[in-house]
Amino acid sequence: MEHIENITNFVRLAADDNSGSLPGSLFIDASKNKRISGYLALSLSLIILVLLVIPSLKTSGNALVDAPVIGSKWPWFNRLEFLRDANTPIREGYRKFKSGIFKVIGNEILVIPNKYVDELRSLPEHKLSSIVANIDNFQGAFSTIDILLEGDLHTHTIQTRLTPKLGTFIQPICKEIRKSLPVELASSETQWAKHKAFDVIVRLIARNFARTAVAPMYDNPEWLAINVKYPENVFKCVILMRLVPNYLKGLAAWVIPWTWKVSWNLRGALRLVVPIVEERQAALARHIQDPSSTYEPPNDLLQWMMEEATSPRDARPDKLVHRLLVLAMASVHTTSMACAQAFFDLCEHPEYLEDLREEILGALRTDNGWKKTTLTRMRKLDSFMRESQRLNPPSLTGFKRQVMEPMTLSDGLFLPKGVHLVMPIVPIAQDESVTGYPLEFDGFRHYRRRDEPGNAHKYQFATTDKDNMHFGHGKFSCPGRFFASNTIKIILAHLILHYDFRYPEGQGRPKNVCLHEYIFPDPEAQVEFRRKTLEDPDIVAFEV
Ligand code: HEM
Repeated sequence: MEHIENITNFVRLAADDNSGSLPGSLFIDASKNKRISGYLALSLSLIILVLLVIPSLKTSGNALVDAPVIGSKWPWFNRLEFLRDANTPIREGYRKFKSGIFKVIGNEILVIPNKYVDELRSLPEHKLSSIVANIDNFQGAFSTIDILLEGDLHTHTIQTRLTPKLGTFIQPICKEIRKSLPVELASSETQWAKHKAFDVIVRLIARNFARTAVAPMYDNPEWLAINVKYPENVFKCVILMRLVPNYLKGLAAWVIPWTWKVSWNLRGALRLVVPIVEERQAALARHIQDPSSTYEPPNDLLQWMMEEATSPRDARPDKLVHRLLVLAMASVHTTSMACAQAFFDLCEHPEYLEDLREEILGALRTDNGWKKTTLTRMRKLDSFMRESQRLNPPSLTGFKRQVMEPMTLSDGLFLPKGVHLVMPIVPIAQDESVTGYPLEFDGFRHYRRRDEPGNAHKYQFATTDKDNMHFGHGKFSCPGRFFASNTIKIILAHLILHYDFRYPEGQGRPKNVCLHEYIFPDPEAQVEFRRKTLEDPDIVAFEV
């Protein structure tokens, strides 16, 4: 009540101040009052108009490319519409200009066809940048992703240290999943019980990533929570910030809570992990002083990045920890989304389960347990995952790039500096001329294609080509896709072997949640699980 009274007093005093001739009274000259309101309304309308018009007057980058625009040219309305439904303009543009170029959200996004991918995919970063485009997409400075501009230590480390060692991670991931599943699905041990499938999967994957990132922290609940929350907060920040015109973003960052949350997560990670970096640096220094002392460097992403860092800045403990979080952002939710989509497809198509179970058991029997080769033997499961991603991918557009030097493509298309381009990867993957009966879920279609002569190594979940760019394609394609593929296979295989699952009565495959070009599996969707009662003795033997 007190503050209402204060406001009333304030209004009264302000009126006193303005009324001039009638001090102490709220009843000021009505015509003057009307005039003031008129001026105020006019100024406000002018300000709004200027704010809306400025972005459409841009005279650089995409604005210099002559291409048809899908939707209205007013960026802000378009941005809002794109947030709600990006599918319609992207598909409409593809339908009308399949092998040509078009723009969406006014001048903001230039969509180009995949006929250019071969001449663009190997260009160096200083000519065509994936990092600058991704920082722009992820609202760099406001989501703390701009550390990527400082170098590619994290990508280099995944390529040179994680991927070659993937085989050694299979047993630890399996152990982790076997330990976590009964905890996550505790109520399903004896009877059918409902769980939010996405939540379960995110926690399994985050735990796995948290351990791969900093081995001694694998069961630290705070570190685990940061690995889940940081990517979520970054996405929320990105989704809102994208609506705000560039010149207002700095201001908006103060009022959008997720920009603060992202910073809190980062601070939390620094508090937890910087002391570990310092301990490791001290242990190495002791070993250099006394080479006879025992020194066993841990096997995790943090240690590898410490060893691979070539500049003092990259080697700084705070920078290393920040990069680990960016990796959590790149890996935890992307992998969880793909895994959840494939799992929803398994629930929707139980007719595949018997075949998949046979294949998984066959692979385990051949290898006498979980080995590096066991996962490559699961070709039907791999095909199922690829088909699931083809129909329910994480993003409508891909191959997001920023032109850093003006260039002319082979057919004469000129791309000035500053162009932000993407490719319409979903319409391409779902085009009849690329994939027969494109909207039908055919879980083993890629398996059958791989059986054709010369195709054994093509059409896998983690292989990219110009028609399948959900992991990008070329020089900057996702370096973590092999790790993601292994993790998803291990989780799905364990679910298939140990659980029965189904949608609750009357419920089918949940609808995706689409925001901007991003496509998320429904995080609220529930699935019923029940632990299988009859354990196959073979499986039990393989899982000691
Ligand atoms: C199903 C899961 C995943 C999907 C769908 C995915 C997708 C992508 C895509 C589309 C890109 C951009 C490629 C381009 O611009 O052409 C990318 C880049 C990247 N991804 Fe993944 N990713 C996944 C999992 C992972 C995992 C598990 C890791 C880490 C272990 C990872 C690390 C990265 C990194 C570091 C980059 C940046 C590469 C660069 O700029 O050179 N990703 N990912």
